[in-house]
Amino acid sequence: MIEVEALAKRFKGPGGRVVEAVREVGFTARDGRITGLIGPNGAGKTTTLRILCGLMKPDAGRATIDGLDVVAETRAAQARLGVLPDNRGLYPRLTAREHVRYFGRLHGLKGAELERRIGVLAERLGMDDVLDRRAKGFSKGQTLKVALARALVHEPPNLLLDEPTNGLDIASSRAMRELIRGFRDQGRCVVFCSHIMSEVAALCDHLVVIADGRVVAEGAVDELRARTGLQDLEEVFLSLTGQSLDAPTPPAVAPATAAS
Ligand SMILES: Nc1ncnc2c1ncn2[C@@H]1O[C@H](COP(=O)(O)OP(=O)(O)OP(=O)(O)O)[C@@H](O)[C@H]1O
Repeated sequence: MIEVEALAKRFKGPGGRVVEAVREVGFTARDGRITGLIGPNGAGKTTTLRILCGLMKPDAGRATIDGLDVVAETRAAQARLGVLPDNRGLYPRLTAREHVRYFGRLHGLKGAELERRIGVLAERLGMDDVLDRRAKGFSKGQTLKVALARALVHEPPNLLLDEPTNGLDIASSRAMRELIRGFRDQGRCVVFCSHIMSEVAALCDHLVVIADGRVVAEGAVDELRARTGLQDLEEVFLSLTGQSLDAPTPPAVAPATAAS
């Protein structure tokens, strides 16, 4: 379970300007549930995820992974967390196998048990064909599979998945959604970020909507529909985040000038 309380984080922006990336974010992501963290660009989602991963300290507030404080007990909290970051972050010179092995070792795995886990993940994720290829030149799908295997190698009970279908084709996106449901059905706590509302509606049991560094709404998809009186989740999202429901008018097209 992931618990976040009154998190805040500021950055110094260009010219010394202070950016309040996260002002007050609090939510609980329970086990056996897919929690969607959604919000417009710049809302503070990635900053929140970075704090949960132990990559960044909050200025205020607290976050725990299975009760372990991400600041005071970073290593122990990280041991219970698997992270698929938005930039995927593969090293071009390492093979897929070396990536997964390296992360396994960071988590204290070794020997036959580590190799067995790599084999199981390669088979489950369908990456046998790239296992011993260097990551340079991998397609988006291949990159994603390696990044996911790396996140799963230590069998973490909590998962943070940032845009897990970004760049995938239709069949691979479907397979990924099935995989994510499988994680939930195994009782894991899954936190999922996406800008694709159809995917959010199809996957998430619970939504946390962030705008301008604050949680502006929280609940099941149907609860948020009922609260806004809107059916379409894109419209629900725009309404909750205070964005316009009207499509912008396209600029007028200049009439073709007659040839002189
Ligand atoms: N290291 C940093 N230095 C300065 N400003 C930052 C830094 N990281 C994030 N920000 C700012 O904090 C705000 C929140 O950014 P964040 O990346 O958390 O948003 P997000 O919700 O993940 O957005 P997106 O959906 O576009 O990925 C933005 O205004 C961003 O420019």
